[in-house]
Amino acid sequence: MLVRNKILSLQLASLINPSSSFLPFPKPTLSFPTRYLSHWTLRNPTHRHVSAPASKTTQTRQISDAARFVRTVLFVPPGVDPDEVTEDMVLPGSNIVIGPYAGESRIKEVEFVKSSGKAKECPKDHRPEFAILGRSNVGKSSLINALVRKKEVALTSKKPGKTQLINHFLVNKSWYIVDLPGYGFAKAPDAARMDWSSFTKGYFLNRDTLVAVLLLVDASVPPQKIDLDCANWLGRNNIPITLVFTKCDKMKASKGKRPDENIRDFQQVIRQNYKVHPPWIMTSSVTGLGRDDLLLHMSQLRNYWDQ
Ligand SMILES: Nc1nc2c(ncn2[C@@H]2O[C@H](COP(=O)(O)OP(=O)(O)OP(=O)(O)O)[C@@H](O)[C@H]2O)c(=O)[nH]1
Ligand SMILES: [Mg+2]
Repeated sequence: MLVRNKILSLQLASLINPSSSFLPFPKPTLSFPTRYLSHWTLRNPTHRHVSAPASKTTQTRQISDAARFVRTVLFVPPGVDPDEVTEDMVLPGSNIVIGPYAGESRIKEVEFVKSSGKAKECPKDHRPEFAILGRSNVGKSSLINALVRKKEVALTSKKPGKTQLINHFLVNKSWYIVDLPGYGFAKAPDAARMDWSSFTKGYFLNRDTLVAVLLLVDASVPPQKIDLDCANWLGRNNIPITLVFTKCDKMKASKGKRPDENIRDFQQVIRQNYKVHPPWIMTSSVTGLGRDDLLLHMSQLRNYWDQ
């Protein structure tokens, strides 16, 4: 639980971006909305209150309005003074500030370790892990393949419901990527449906080595209730998330909105439940957009967890 709390405090700052014209959000101004004044927590009275990570200097003086704003719209990691955040510290296509814990992020080797039917059966070697979660067909397996740059590591399929077990992949012999079954099998055959609530929820609630959940959200479609419900459930259960928007290459909006518009709509709904938004990043497994940046972000979460 200690570990979980430590990582939670890592997530205290974020939302709505900032810094580049590529991004769907305007630059923050120094006049900030008062609703952003509290720490990262769901707008739910039962949610445990968590304090923001503070450097020595910020502990001993009142933080400035600008710093407070930076804390609430950006993901400001430990070791970074919100007063000293500059534009070049924010990863492109994201709200993530890179701090001193970011380090070696290259994937040199990856091996499939095992598939588990229950949380109890997962590897017990206490290495840190990132779970890849999202709606069926959102691109979980494709993202894993893109991260590790191997087509065959995680199976991809046009058929929803392909991944039905908890799959552990060991990276650089030191940390895990975990491919999980998708939720929301709207088009899946009955045989592919499963009780996601008892199966995957058990994993989240019992896995002490979970550094963060990468919650994948398809940016090529409008916000889906099931994704918002999932983000809220994870938040209520103090499980740190990074929102990874997938399929951002689908920029041609023949029908509906563009990915950047869908992302903005998603964030607007999320903001109604989170006082401060979780870290988020735009990706594409087709073009490689966001790949290296996401790995760098994962390295800073992992290194902080490891220390
Ligand atoms: N254009 C585009 N297509 C993608 C991207 N990522 C995944 N896809 C496609 O989306 C489909 C589903 O991808 P998967 O990676 O198998 O999805 P999944 O989330 O692992 O699916 P389940 O295991 O069934 O839950 C495949 O046809 C992929 O080629 C992306 O970034 N861009
Ligand atoms: Mg899959």
